[in-house]
Amino acid sequence: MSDRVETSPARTAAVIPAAGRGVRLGPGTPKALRALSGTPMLVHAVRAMAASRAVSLVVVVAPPDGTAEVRSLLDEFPPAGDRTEVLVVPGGETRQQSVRLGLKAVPDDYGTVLVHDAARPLVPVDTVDAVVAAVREGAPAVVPALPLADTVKQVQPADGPEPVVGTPDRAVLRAVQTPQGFDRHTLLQAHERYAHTALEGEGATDCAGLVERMGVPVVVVRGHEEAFKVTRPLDLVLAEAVLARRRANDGF
Ligand SMILES: Nc1ccn([C@@H]2O[C@H](COP(=O)(O)OP(=O)(O)OP(=O)(O)O)[C@@H](O)[C@H]2O)c(=O)n1
Ligand SMILES: C[C@](O)(CO)[C@H](O)COP(=O)(O)O
Repeated sequence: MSDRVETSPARTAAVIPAAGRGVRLGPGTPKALRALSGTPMLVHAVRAMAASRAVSLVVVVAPPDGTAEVRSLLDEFPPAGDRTEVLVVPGGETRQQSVRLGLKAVPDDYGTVLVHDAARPLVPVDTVDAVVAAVREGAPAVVPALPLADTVKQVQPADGPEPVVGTPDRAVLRAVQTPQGFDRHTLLQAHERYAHTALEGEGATDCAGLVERMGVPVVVVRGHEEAFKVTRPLDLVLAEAVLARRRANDGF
């Protein structure tokens, strides 16, 4: 009898990299643990993944020195219902390394893996489901993204005024969000093949970037304005405003 585990594309896990410090947000608690309307950002992100009926496992990648704290936090604020198991593993130096460590904790029978930033706590469930559906329909890699509001310039980086070297056609550019969704085997292969790039400073800023390097097609589905990344202090103001609007809408 074979002990090979059957992989099912329908089994979907979400890896949440949450091991960053949040330098651009300013000094204080690690970003994923900062409160939004009294609840840690990471808890919002776990709930956002668990809101999808497709997701039955969430792997949280915690700051290496904060794994026990994150575990007890998630025990204190579990996702609603008992449909979703939550694991916590220690992260690495870069986002890419953290995702790779999280991916290792996903059991072999999960065929679909989402990777979602803890720093995007307010992504609506419809966006999560749209990504999962596209993977289940056969796309090996799916990213949610939005058209750009601003014109973009390519520059020669400098300390003073930076010379502009080009203006890409905005119509063909998209601002990429998470969760990004993958056929698990494709994502594992990409992270194993390019593990060294994270150490050598040539890592990718998103998982889809690694899949692209392998020559595997990546497709875009429409993202959502509320899936924005909390990066700078003003993003906290926007996040609180979105939560206040949701509370007001729930009141009606
Ligand atoms: N070593 C790292 C670095 C980042 N992340 C996670 O990757 C996501 C996106 O990263 P970003 O917004 O850049 O977060 P930080 O790295 O914390 O931000 P900063 O660059 O401002 O320090 C976040 O959920 C962050 O916790 C991670 O798990 N491990
Ligand atoms: C994955 C990501 O959120 C997609 O936009 C983004 O690339 C993360 O970048 P960061 O520099 O780690 O915030």
